[in-house]
Amino acid sequence: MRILMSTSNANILDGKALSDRMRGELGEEASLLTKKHGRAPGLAVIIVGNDPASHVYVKNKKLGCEKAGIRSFSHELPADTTQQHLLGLISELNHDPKVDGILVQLPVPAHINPETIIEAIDPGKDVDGFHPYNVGRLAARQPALRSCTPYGCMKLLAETGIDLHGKECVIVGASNIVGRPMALELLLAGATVTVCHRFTRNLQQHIERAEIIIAAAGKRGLIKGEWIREGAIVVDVGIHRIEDGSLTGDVEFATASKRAGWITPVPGGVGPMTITMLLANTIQAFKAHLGDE
Ligand SMILES: NC(=O)C1=CN([C@@H]2O[C@H](COP(=O)(O)OP(=O)(O)OC[C@H]3O[C@@H](n4cnc5c(N)ncnc54)[C@H](OP(=O)(O)O)[C@@H]3O)[C@@H](O)[C@H]2O)C=CC1
Ligand SMILES: Nc1nc(=O)c2c([nH]1)NC[C@@H]1CN(c3ccc(C(=O)N[C@@H](CCC(=O)O)C(=O)O)cc3)C=[N+]21
Ligand SMILES: [Mg+2]
Repeated sequence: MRILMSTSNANILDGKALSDRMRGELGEEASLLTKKHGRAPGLAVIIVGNDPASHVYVKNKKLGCEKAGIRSFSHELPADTTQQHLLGLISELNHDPKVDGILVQLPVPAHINPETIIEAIDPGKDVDGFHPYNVGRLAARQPALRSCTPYGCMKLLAETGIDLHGKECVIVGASNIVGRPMALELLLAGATVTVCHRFTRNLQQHIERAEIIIAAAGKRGLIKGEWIREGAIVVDVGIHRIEDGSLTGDVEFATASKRAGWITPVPGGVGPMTITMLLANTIQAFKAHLGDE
């Protein structure tokens, strides 16, 4: 029995499928709201510099918007754009009534301070959920606009039907955009949360007792399959482009999927959900701006 279980394959937590379903619903909502209010929800996307990977992400976001009936306004700025110029553009967009959401693609060039930029965005238009106001709202158990990647991970966890109360969750990674807001989401949902980072001693020991693992260290294959507790839920946020051009995550998928109860693939797991939650946040911000809630 034991052997049977340990050789069985995990259920795939399919972010692409959930994403397609949710985007269909969001598109219907956007279309109804557009008829009712005489304008479509609008998302402004700012990209500074010419990092090819960033341009691919931004293209996917714009495509996602179009398909869901959200207007997108793109601002492609040269790598030598000054911080002052960028702040000027954000101020304009903060006051533009056609714009419900503002996203500044990260990373920005080194001469621009990302914290200063994020803080300049009107928190009501901060559809990334990165502004300290929105992070604080989540910390205080009154979420407003929530960070897209952790929010998407919560939607994926809900798909498993599992009750999160009291679950032993281990997050690997403590960045402002993934690990930290993920910890706040899980805490809000009633889980017991451990956050591992660069100074964590014995990562393996933490992983081995986790019922839910969120891998977001940005280190390819950091989480070994043999560490996974039998039946655990594994959500892999990491994205790495490997030698043959394909994508892989922070978890050793082949071995982990033999032990996990559920596991997200890379690609087709968390990535598509991040964009879906951006669309959801833009519609949420639109409704708030129109007083339609
Ligand atoms: N699928 C999606 O939608 C998204 C995917 N990503 C991907 O997720 C990954 C993480 O992104 P992001 O949070 O921005 O990355 P960061 O590099 O900003 O943060 C990584 C975090 O992991 C910690 N860390 C690094 N090495 C280890 C280690 N060996 N053991 C434990 N902790 C470690 C770091 O610790 P410390 O703080 O001490 O430095 C840091 O807290 C990347 O692969 C990125 O490409 C990111 C955003 C969205
Ligand atoms: N202001 C800002 N907001 C972000 O949300 C943001 C950012 N900056 N900077 C970069 C990271 C990364 N990120 C991803 C989004 C979608 C996929 C995604 O759709 N991935 C697909 C694969 C896409 C491909 O084939 O390249 C998948 O995993 O299936 C991945 C990564 C958002 N980020
Ligand atoms: Mg980062």
